[in-house]
Amino acid sequence: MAVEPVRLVVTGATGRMGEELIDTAGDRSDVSVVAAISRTPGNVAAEAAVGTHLDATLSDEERVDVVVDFTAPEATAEYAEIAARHGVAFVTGTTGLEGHDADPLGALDAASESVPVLHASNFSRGIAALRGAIREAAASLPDYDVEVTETHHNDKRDAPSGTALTLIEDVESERPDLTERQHGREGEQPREPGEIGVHARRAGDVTGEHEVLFAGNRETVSLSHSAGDRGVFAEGALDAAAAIAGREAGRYQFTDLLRD
Ligand SMILES: NC(=O)C1=CN([C@@H]2O[C@H](COP(=O)(O)OP(=O)(O)OC[C@H]3O[C@@H](n4cnc5c(N)ncnc54)[C@H](O)[C@@H]3O)[C@@H](O)[C@H]2O)C=CC1
Ligand SMILES: O=C(O)C1=N[C@H](C(=O)O)C[C@H](O)C1
Repeated sequence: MAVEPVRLVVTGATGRMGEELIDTAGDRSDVSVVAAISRTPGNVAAEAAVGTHLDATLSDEERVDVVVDFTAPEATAEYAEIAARHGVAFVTGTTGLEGHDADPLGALDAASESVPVLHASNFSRGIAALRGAIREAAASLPDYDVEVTETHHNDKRDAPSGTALTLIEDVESERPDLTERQHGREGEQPREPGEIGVHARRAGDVTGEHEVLFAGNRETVSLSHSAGDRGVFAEGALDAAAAIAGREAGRYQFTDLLRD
């Protein structure tokens, strides 16, 4: 018996990730993009309704299972509230949410009281695997210096990347002695104990690279990931959307859904 595809609305449809999601979903049978939302002009390569307002689209569509959102923090806050009001699950990969005036993290928590909500700073399976390795290295290498470096394309808004922040939290969870995030260095500034160095590079069209360096005891360990293209993130986000549809309200982790 054929299984009905999970019905998606993609926001930020003319953005880099929005385009990639629509393109990638077109090759899959487990998900179907029934509508696309774009506030900026551009061609949406979807055989789907194209709208400018999520609220109106969710009212018009017969059934939507999941909103998939890769936009900007203020849009994510707004879209999470709208999705929850319509009883639709919300999957978002938007980064730069921490400390933003629109309180997108509060909006995600509020939405999760009535619908399933998943936010991941990185939807690649490689980063999900790397996180386990980083926590293990951080626990096994006490007193080693830790430096995190990320590189992204020159259009990226937020720094450091959401992934870098997630990896730093993973290190910090095993190394409570590391209490200071040192963003770059300049002039006379020797390394202090308790620091994690954080370095953000922006250049050309680099999709996304992350490295966590552990150094001490006359050795270095470098754990790194490089995304070959945005399809890597799109596949993961669509896997998450397919897995979260129909679940109970609450906050979900990408790493948990991968194991289910
Ligand atoms: N979690 C993950 O795996 C990944 C996360 N990202 C994140 O996804 C987000 C989007 O990235 P890109 O697609 O490269 O950006 P982009 O700039 O190419 O596209 C952003 C889209 O959001 C829309 N948008 C921006 N502000 C808006 C607003 N206030 N209201 C409605 N729509 C709005 C724009 O019109 C555009 O279509 C960023 O936060 C980025 O860091 C990107 C790649 C992977
Ligand atoms: O903006 C991007 O491009 C990316 N953003 C995410 C982040 O901030 O970590 C994930 C990925 O590295 C690409």
